[in-house]
Amino acid sequence: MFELKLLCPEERVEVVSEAFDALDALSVSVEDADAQTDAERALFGEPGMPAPRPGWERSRVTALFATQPAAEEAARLLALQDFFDGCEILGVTAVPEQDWVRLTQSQFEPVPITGDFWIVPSWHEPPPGAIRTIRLDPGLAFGTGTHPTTRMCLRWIARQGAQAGAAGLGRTLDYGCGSGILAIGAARFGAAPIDAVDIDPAAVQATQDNARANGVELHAGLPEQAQGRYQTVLANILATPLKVLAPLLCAHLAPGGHLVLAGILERQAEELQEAYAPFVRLAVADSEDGWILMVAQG
Ligand SMILES: C[S@@+](CC[C@H](N)C(=O)[O-])C[C@H]1O[C@@H](n2cnc3c(N)ncnc32)[C@H](O)[C@@H]1O
Repeated sequence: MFELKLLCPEERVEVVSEAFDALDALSVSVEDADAQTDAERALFGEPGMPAPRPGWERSRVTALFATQPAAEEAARLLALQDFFDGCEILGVTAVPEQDWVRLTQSQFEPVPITGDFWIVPSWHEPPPGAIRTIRLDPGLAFGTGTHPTTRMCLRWIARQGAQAGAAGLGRTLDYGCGSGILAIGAARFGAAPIDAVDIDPAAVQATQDNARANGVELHAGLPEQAQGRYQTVLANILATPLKVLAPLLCAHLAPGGHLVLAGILERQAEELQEAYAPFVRLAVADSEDGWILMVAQG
């Protein structure tokens, strides 16, 4: 494949990008041509100052073409247009062949939660010693195990699951399930039955698909699907929604059950404790990279 690169003033970027579409470019990308130089300008405004103009002063526009003649013909045609005034062709270069699938896959390696509990992409063999695995590929919904908040929840599940033994984690609610990773992880430690809910229909679909791929039985749906009390309530969202959800999540917590909250920064611990104080006593149970896990018993 071949790349045609141009320099464009901000006001020409849209029309040039549309022209590339019309010239059958396979893709078009736009970058700040002054990035990492003294001429680079911030796009955000200072408080009290007028908002800056949208877009960069000068953009580097790159269009991808299947062949060198197609890229050179596009450059020739563009240079003839009135709207090309102020733009400059930087050249056509060959793009080295890459195995894009392999390159993307290499960025997602198996993730250990404990010594024998791993998240493993579908294209990998489970590492030796991985007794329990969650098979999961990156997709549209949050939750591949690369984020500390997800990992802390899974560590708690593994610890609690091991302690609970045959009793397992009991009836479990994964509130804000994303990819369904926590629900599937809980199933590996004996949680049943499991409800996994999310406000995002794409997350509900991802959870259903991932559960099926992992041979896990659960009920995925929108938040109204959460009904009654649960022995384990997991919610990895963010501090603000978690505060708003305090009465609802606590109403779903069975007496003696565990409430497990993540998506909270260290400095937000007290505000979460205050929001949940009318219902339960939250305590910090784990931390990683500035994020904390907070747990309470019903
Ligand atoms: C940080 S992701 C966590 C995904 C997964 N549970 C994990 O631990 O990796 C948060 C998820 O909560 C969902 N969410 C955000 N606000 C919500 C709400 N008020 N009710 C239900 N789900 C919500 C988002 O759509 C998103 O999928």
